[in-house]
Amino acid sequence: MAARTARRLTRTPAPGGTGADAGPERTGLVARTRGLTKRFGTRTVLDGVDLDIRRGEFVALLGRSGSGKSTLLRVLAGLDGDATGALHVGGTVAVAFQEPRLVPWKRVLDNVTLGLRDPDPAEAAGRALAEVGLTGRRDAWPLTLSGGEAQRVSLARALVRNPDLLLLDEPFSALDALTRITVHRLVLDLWDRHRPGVLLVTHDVDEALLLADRVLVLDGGRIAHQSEVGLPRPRRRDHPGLVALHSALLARLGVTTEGTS
Ligand SMILES: Nc1ncnc2c1ncn2[C@@H]1O[C@H](COP(=O)(O)OP(=O)(O)OP(=O)(O)O)[C@@H](O)[C@H]1O
Repeated sequence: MAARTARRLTRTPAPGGTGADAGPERTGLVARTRGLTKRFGTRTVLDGVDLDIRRGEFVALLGRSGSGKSTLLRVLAGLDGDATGALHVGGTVAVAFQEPRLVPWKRVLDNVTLGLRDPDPAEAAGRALAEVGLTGRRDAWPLTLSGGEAQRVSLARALVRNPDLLLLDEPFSALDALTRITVHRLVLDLWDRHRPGVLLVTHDVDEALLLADRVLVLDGGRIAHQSEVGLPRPRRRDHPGLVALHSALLARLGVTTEGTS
């Protein structure tokens, strides 16, 4: 498991321990942070975040706008090294963002193989595109894709790296409602087949509850709350257990639903 932090790095115990002292690999963790802190100038955005994500676990991260969700994801992705505390990430990490970030002058297949170290990148990319249902669009230019197709290419690009940790930064928020349902199903299906640890940043409490095993709320620079969603998938929004969790999470986010319907 690689340790990434810039200053004042502390490391979790080396692999090989037991019980509470066990190293991350021994406990199936793909990411662990302890006391992760990130400042922008004098402003502390992350203030001692302790987070564990296990292989095969789907975690959603909620929080008010500006609470630091994307910042945390960027630090985990290694895109922002200027944080302090301890960070251990095991294996390969892949990220998909709200906007698909495809290279417009490269065809779909070449976008998926971009930077890929694989003996046969085209073959691996072809398989990933088949998994997201886009075999027929492999030679298309990004600008000719619909929003949903572009986001599926972005997922294929993440998937082809066979990630141990998949970081999703609001990848569904720009999609229309129907496409979003389709892409939700696709992501659950891909997750079920490949079993990476997933961290999904979202504003959408419903989305978090439909997809995740565990829903976290980031507030005041820390994980202020977490709910386990112990319900089988596919889940229905109107399941009484989800309705109760939904209200509890909205309350944690400072939203009252009284007087609305
Ligand atoms: N590069 C930067 N320089 C200065 N401040 C930044 C930078 N990036 C983020 N911030 C600040 O850090 C805070 C957290 O930003 P972040 O994007 O992580 O929040 P978020 O919870 O993802 O927000 P949203 O839900 O609105 O996307 C915000 O106040 C933001 O203005």
